[in-house]
Amino acid sequence: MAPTACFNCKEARAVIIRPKNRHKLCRACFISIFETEVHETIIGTNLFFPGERVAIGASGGKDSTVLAAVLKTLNERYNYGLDLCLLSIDEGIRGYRDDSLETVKRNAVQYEMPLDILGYSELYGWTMDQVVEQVGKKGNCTYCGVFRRQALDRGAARLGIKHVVTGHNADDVAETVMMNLLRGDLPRLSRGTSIVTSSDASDIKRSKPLKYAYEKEIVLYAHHRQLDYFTTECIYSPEAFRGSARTLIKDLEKIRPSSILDIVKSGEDMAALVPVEVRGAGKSKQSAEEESAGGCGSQNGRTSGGEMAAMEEQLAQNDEAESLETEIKLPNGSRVKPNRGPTGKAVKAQTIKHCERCNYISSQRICKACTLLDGLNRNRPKTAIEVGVGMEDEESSSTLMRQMERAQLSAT
Ligand SMILES: Nc1ncnc2c1ncn2[C@@H]1O[C@H](COP(=O)(O)OP(=O)(O)OP(=O)(O)O)[C@@H](O)[C@H]1O
Repeated sequence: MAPTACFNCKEARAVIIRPKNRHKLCRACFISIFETEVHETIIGTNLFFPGERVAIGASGGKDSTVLAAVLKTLNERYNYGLDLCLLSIDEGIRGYRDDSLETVKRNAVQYEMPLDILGYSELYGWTMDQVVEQVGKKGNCTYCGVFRRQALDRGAARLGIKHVVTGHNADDVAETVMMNLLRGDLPRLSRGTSIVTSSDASDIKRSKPLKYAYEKEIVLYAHHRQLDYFTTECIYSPEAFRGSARTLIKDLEKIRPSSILDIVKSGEDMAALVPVEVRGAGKSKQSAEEESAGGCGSQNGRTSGGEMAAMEEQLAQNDEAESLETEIKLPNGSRVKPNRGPTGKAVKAQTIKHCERCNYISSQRICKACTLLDGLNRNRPKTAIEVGVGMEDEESSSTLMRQMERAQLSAT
C-alpha cells in the first residue's frame, strides 16, 4: 500500500494517527500542532505575563516532562518572557520517587532550568514510606495528596514564586468532571474544570496548561521528541473511583475520539451554570487543600500507567517495524474494580480560613495536613482514624476525611 501523505503538509509521510481527531500526520506536523494547541490555550486564557516566574511541578513522569519541554520551546519561540524552574516534591518513596527524581535532575540539565526539591521528611517529619509503615496502604494516598498540595505551595513560596503549573491533562480533567457529576458535586466540578485555580487566601496560583491535551498525545509527543521521562507508577497506587471514571471515558473514547474534549467542554459549560455563591465569588476558588490537583492523580486510583506503558511498548515496536502509520489501540478489558461505595456529597460552599497551627489555607480550624500529622505523631492512627476494612479506597478515603472532620467538630 502506498504511504499516506500527511493530512497537514500533504508532503511528508504520515506516521501518526492523531488520537484526538484521527488525522494522519507526519512527525514534524504532529509536534508542531501539539505545541501550537498548547500555545493557543496559554494565549487564549492569558495564563502568563511577561517576566513571570513560574515553577513547573516536576515529578519526572510523562506529563510534567512534556509540560517542561513544551513550555521551554514556546517560551523561546514566542518570547513569553517567562522565568521557568522545576519544583519537585520528594514524598520519600524508595524505589519510586528517588528514581523519578533522578530523571528530573537530568531534565533540569537538559532544559537548563534550576531545580528545587522539597521533601515530606523536611516539611512534615515523615516520609511516605514511614507513613505507609504506620497506617498501611489503605488510605495512604490521602496523606500523600494533602501533603503534596501543601508542599508545592510551600516550595513555591520558598522560591518567592507565585505561579505553579502542573501536568494535568484533558483525560485528568474529564475524569474529574465525570467523578463529580457522578457524585453530584457541582462546586467541585466547577473548580476542577478551571484552567487556573486560585484563592483569595493564597497568593499562589495553580494552573494546568495541558488541560486540553490528550494523554495519548502527550505520550506520542514525548516519544517523537525522545524526551527523557520516568514511566513507573507509584508503588502505593490504589484503584478506586477515578479508575472507574477513567475506564468509562476510555471506553467512550474508543467509540468517539472526541469524547474526552467533549466531556471537558461539557464540564466547562456546567461550571458556568453553577451559581457564583456556590462555586466562589468571581473566580475559581477552592480550599487549597481539598483538590487532588496537588499532584498525584493516582491519589484517586488512576490506572493509566498500565495503559500508557502498553502504548509506549507499542510505539517502540512500531519504531522497530518502521510502520507507516501509528494508531494506538489499547487492550480491551479493565483492571479497575467497580466503585461500590456511597459517594454522594452535599453541595455546599467552602469558607476559606487559615489553619490555626500552620497558617495554611483550610476550610477547617486545623488543616487536613496538621490533623493527619496529629494522628501520625500520636502513633495511633489506626485507632484515631479507622480506615474501613474491605472498602474501596475512595470510600475509605472519604470515610477517613469524614472521621477527621467529625473529630475536628467535636474538638471545637
Ligand atoms: N512529586 C511531585 N513533585 C512535583 N510535582 C508533582 C509531583 N507529583 C505530581 N506532581 C504534579 O502533578 C501533576 C499530576 O500528577 P499525577 O501524579 O497525576 O501524575 P501524572 O499524571 O502521572 O503526571 P506525571 O506524568 O507528570 O507524573 C504532575 O504532572 C506534576 O505536575
